[in-house]
Amino acid sequence: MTPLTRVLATGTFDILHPGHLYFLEQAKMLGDELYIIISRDVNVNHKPTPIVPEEQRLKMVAALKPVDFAMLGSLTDYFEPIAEINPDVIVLGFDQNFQENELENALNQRGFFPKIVRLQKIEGEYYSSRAIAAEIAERKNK
Ligand SMILES: Cc1cc2nc3c(=O)[nH]c(=O)nc-3n(C[C@H](O)[C@H](O)[C@H](O)COP(=O)(O)O)c2cc1C
Ligand SMILES: Nc1ncnc2c1ncn2[C@@H]1O[C@H](COP(=O)(O)OP(=O)(O)OP(=O)(O)O)[C@@H](O)[C@H]1O
Repeated sequence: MTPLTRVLATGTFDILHPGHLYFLEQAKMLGDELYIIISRDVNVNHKPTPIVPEEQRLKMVAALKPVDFAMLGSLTDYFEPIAEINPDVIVLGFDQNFQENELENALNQRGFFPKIVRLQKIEGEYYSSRAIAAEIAERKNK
């Protein structure tokens, strides 16, 4: 029997939109099982703190069709969930701030050899959590 290909995607997934769905659908097409690591609230330092708490972000992402398994990430060690999942493929979103070669080297040093795949962006009105939040704030002031 051929082993199943495990794909891992990560992200904050604060306010869900069709860009997230497209990201997850692209990821799922690269293998058989799609695993998701949800960023912990305290680790989201590259943009405003998520509006939706981590447990709720996890619940919503876990319910999406392409997703087979979703879990909260580690608070301290990003390689801990990777050891648990042991992915064959790790996807990076179009704007995820990781260099493919740096991530690959860091993984290789720890004994993990997944393929790293950078995914595409889909354009659409408010296909961004921050754009939705900004529009809500804007309308409140009108
Ligand atoms: C391979 C990998 C593993 C990650 N593991 C964790 C983790 O265990 N805990 C966590 O809080 N964030 C983790 N992250 C970070 C994010 O989930 C997320 O990709 C990053 O914060 C960028 O978020 P964005 O979706 O806002 O672009 C990981 C990212 C990558 C690429
Ligand atoms: N329009 C989109 N097209 C393709 N992928 C997307 C799109 N929007 C988000 N993603 C991907 O979904 C993953 C999780 O996204 P994230 O939680 O950062 O949402 P976001 O809408 O990009 O947030 P923000 O607007 O705060 O930057 C990331 O890897 C990101 O690249």
